[in-house]
Amino acid sequence: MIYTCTLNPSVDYQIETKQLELGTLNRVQDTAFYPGGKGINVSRVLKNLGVDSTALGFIGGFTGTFILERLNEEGINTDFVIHDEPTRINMKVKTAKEETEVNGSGASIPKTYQEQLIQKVEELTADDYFVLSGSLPPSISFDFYEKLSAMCDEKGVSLILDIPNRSLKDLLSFRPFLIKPNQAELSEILEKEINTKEEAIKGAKELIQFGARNVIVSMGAEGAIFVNEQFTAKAENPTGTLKSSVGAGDSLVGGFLASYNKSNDFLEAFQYGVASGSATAFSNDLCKKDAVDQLVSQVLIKR
Ligand SMILES: Nc1ncnc2c1ncn2[C@@H]1O[C@H](COP(=O)(O)OP(=O)(O)OP(=O)(O)O)[C@@H](O)[C@H]1O
Ligand SMILES: O=P(O)(O)OC[C@@]1(O)O[C@H](CO)[C@@H](O)[C@@H]1O
Repeated sequence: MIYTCTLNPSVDYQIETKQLELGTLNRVQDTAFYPGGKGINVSRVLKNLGVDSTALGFIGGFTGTFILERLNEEGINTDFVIHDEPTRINMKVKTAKEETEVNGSGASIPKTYQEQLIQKVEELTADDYFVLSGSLPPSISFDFYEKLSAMCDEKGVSLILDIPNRSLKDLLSFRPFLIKPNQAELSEILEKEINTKEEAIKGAKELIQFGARNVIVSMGAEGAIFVNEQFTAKAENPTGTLKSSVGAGDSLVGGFLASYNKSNDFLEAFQYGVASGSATAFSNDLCKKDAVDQLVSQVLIKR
């Protein structure tokens, strides 16, 4: 079974407006609410691609109820720890020119609830994948990532890490099956500029030396690279019209896992993951299977 874990979920409030001007009243053209947070997005993408998963993490309040109801409607298994404070709301503003995001910091999670999540992860076995994605809420420290990663390592659970944290390097000794920093995150982790695919490949190889088993660096409109001990590959995106890139990285992870689960083939999974990322960038919500299947042959992979 694939488990996703979102420690800091969100309701994503997506706004489309002609322009966004600070210090004045802006009226919007279009709005939508989505259950958000990186692990939750991975579960939603997996479901869209026909693969079941269970979404774990913390949710609470009226926003938590919204997330739970939407995931239930979509037929996604959930096993959240439910707390009292409302889950945060993240604003995603799209104008004709650019995308702007305003993410909340997150709810406060008491220690007893943190312990309840640990108990759920205790149940995982070596047949499972555990996708630990997204930021930490303010009341939880980096040790929590360490604790969950160590548990996966001990039990032989395949750990996938997509955390926007410069200390990701400190988790690589737990031998994650896959990590997926984006270009900016890779720069931060390695404390050097990453501008090209060649530089990203070099950087990813350093992360393999630290213990990561497979590394994908997502590079937005420029595509992505894949590195493991056996080979490296570059991917170019298919062409299309950008609608909203929110969740494109999570879609890459979801698409990769959906394909790898069936084929055990890294290159095929990488190609399908990139097609999923692009299909999300070309739609308002997360990618749907038809769109991914249409794009996959247009993703150019070079080993
Ligand atoms: N403008 C775009 N056109 C085509 N494909 C895109 C575009 N933006 C993203 N993608 C695809 O989606 C993948 C992931 O995107 P990106 O690198 O922006 O992830 P991210 O920064 O982790 O995003 P998020 O945090 O919103 O999930 C890219 O590697 C690419 O394949
Ligand atoms: O604040 P974090 O946890 O880093 O990211 C949260 C978030 O921006 O990531 C997802 C897209 O990847 C959105 O659904 C969500 O709002």
